[in-house]
Amino acid sequence: MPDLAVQIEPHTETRTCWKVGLAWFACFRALVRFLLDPHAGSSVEPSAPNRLRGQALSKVQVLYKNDELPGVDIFVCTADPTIEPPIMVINTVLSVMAYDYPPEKLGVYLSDDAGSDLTFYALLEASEFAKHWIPFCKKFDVEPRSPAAFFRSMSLPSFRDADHAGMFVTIKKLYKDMENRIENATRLGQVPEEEKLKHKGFSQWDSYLSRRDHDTILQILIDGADANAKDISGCTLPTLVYLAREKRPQHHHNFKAGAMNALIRVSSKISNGQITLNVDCDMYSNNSKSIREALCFLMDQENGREIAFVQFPQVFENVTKNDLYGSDLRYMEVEFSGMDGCGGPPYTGSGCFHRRDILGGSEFGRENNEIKRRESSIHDLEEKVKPLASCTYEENTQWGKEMGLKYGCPVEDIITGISIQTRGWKSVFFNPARHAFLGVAPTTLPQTLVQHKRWSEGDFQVFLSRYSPAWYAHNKISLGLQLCYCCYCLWAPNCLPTLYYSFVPSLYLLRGIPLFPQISSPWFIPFAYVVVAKYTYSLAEFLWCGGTTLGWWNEQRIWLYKRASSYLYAFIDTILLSLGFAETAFVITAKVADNDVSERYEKEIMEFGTSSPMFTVLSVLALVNLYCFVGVVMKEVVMGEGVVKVLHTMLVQILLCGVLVLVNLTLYRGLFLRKDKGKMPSSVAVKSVAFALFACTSFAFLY
Ligand SMILES: O=c1ccn([C@@H]2O[C@H](COP(=O)(O)OP(=O)(O)O[C@H]3O[C@H](CO)[C@@H](O)[C@H](O)[C@H]3O)[C@@H](O)[C@H]2O)c(=O)[nH]1
Ligand SMILES: [Mn+2]
Repeated sequence: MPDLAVQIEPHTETRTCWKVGLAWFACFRALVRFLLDPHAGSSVEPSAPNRLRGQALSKVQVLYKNDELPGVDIFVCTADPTIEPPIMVINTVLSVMAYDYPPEKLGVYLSDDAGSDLTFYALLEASEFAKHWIPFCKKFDVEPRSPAAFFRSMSLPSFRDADHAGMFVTIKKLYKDMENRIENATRLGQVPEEEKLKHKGFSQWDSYLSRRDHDTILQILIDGADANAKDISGCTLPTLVYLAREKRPQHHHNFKAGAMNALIRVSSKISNGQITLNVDCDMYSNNSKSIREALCFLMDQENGREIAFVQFPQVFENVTKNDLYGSDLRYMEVEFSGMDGCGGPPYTGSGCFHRRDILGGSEFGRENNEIKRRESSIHDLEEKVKPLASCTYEENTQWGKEMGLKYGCPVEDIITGISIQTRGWKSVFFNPARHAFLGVAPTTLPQTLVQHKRWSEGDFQVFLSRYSPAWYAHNKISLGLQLCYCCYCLWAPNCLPTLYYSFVPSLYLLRGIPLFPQISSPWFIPFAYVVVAKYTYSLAEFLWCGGTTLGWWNEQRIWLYKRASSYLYAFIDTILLSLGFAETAFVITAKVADNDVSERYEKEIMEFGTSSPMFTVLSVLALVNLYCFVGVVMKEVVMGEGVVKVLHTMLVQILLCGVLVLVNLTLYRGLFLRKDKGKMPSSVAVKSVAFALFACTSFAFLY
């Protein structure tokens, strides 16, 4: 078995030409394969570094016995008990505790950036429930292993035998009782006093002032190395740890990156698994075999030593049929498979397996493989480990710079991933037929736009950072991969051409000034070609990936909205940030919604609701195009020179303006026709009507 604890540096010599060629070829091949087989990306033997796939799977199962498998530490992050409800968090925790993997090799760590005793209470309940749940899962081969998801999927249960049926009823009752207790506490906003008396861990909240001001709270709820930590069938339980790192108002906590770095250090002293897995608290494990699958790459005897991380795609469970907000990230399936062929996909946070050595830096990686801690009691161990999660621990160290996840960027994952790849490591994108993780996508337009603002802002910062894929990465990663990264990293400045094309041609149309070649001109052909080819390809790709035509249309709308608002704000904020006028922020995406919001989401009715300034931009854009379109129809067609002449000279502009009007029908409805709570607020309507009128009249008459 390869000794994974030793820092393995793969070939870092500069890439020779043929390697670049090969990478390009691989990328091209991935594309061709994809064209030939729409599900190339989702089968077990797909495109790229893929000699590994399939054959490797059997290797781990055959070659490595359980006691030879590496330790795996799983990091679950949560940050707010209101928008990330404790019951959801522990379902994710339970799903990863129940992996089909030797439990003595598993450590599960929950980082709670809210330092909430409600989340702690829920985890405490989960640690008891796990004693029943894990043996149940293993005995009956349960999938998925998130209890909530499993019971949802078993609405019409079928059983093997009476024993199975009986156990099912018992375990369901246990779960429902636990769920009630947790949800009651969450509703009340506090843990019942009698529950608090039952566990000494709650005393750690005595000195708690607020979520931004408290000591480190660390509790080893299950110690896997303790002979008494057994489930009801007598098997060992995985280690389970609750951590709320120290927070002080005067210390920046660096969001998820800070949480992950604290987890890396704390876990290194408790279970010190050689492999780490990070999941967001909403991304439960949907496949109990995923660890073994990821290890097929990392432990592959031929190529495994080059691989730093294995990224699974982010798939969302709550996406509706026509995916109103384009949440499905379909591009991941195609584009990440292509990047896989160019050296590996980016690290995109949740659903990524890493070698600990690479994340933790050598100091923390090399230290020890074996858990050597039996000399001290659990309490002593906790006290010894706590300082690693303190605010001051990282002062004057390389943490957040050369060690761990990088700070200062709202997409800590992308920047950390590219820095790993520029050191010569490869990564793997693995998209098995059964999804490894399922999460929750935003259910309203404002949330979608805010999430994309964070992503595009972060990506643009990566572009401008010292790890820029354009400059720094040159000659360190393949050219193909460099270009792929740039596509994402330049999302934010993409707002400029988008805004230009959605305002200027329409305003000129109103004035009767053509901006594009006439139909009869040979220069019309390239424009027509680009438009037809691009949209035909994009529709075909969308349908191949399992989308619907209406879904594709919805994606065009959200494409426009993201570029005209999220990316614009991200672009401005990045510039302000680099001039020192702004601070990095991380707005956490809500994972729950009110009943009527959820109902509209199910019915695919667009949810506006708040008076976000982003909406003013979008409404002005929609209204300007409506005025221009109506204006040109009235002026030229009804009263003026007639349809044929106008179409001949200004077809492209009319089409562009017309499509913008069509794509915005949903928004006009939200502005003027809807009465429900999810409509566009009247203040936005008034403001945008005034702005749009002003823009059109001043352009039409004054300019
Ligand atoms: O101060 C913070 C803020 C966030 N989180 C956690 O970070 C995760 C991701 O946050 P979320 O609001 O769900 O953001 P998303 O945009 O859905 O997350 C995607 O994008 C992030 C980078 O922006 C990655 O870190 C995530 O893994 C990836 O799923 C969640 O589990 C949060 O609890 C923290 O632990 N501390
Ligand atoms: Mn999320």
